[in-house]
Amino acid sequence: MILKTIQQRRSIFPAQYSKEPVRNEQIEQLFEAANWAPTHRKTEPWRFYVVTGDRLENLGDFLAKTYRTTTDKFSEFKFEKIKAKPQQASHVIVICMERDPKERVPEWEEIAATAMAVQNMWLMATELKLGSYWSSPSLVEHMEKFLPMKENEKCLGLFYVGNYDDESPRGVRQPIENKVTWL
Ligand SMILES: Cc1cc2nc3c(=O)[nH]c(=O)nc-3n(C[C@H](O)[C@H](O)[C@H](O)COP(=O)(O)O)c2cc1C
Repeated sequence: MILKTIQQRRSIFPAQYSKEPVRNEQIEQLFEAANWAPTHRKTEPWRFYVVTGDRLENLGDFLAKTYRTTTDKFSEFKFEKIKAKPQQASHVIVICMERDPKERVPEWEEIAATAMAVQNMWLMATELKLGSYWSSPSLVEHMEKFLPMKENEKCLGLFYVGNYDDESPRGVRQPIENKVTWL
């Protein structure tokens, strides 16, 4: 049942992943799911860059260096944490949105469609019993220095993926009744 998968989907963080790499075919399954997100005027704005293997160390170095040069409150502890994190994952999928060149829909709709693509990936990861989560540090504003991004692309975060051997932790939500008004 889809509701069960939706309820079991959790943010599982890189420190919780096992060392076993995720197979690239599984990552491709995530993308297949992502690609079926709804999209106004069929702009299909989601773009993904896959970082894995040796490149994970490069990503950690880049993020840590960017942190050092952009923060006004430097902490050595945080620097080391940022640097080490990508290598705790099997794959890091950089989430980008490519703006329709003709701007036929508002930007928020392109971001919404990309977020729906990410939700599809996240649900697929849940079914495949992979750990994953969407991380959105402000550092991603600088990703064009790390990736061959186009000018009309915007980075919306990093989707960390790894094998996770434990049960999905229980989630917590406020009751839906508090958020719905029937007229
Ligand atoms: C757009 C978006 C950005 C997020 N960015 C972060 C983040 O930067 N750091 C973080 O710890 N979690 C981040 N999360 C994950 C949320 O913290 C998480 O979804 C929330 O705590 C609910 O937990 P659950 O995903 O296990 O249900 C993000 C989630 C979304 C949808």
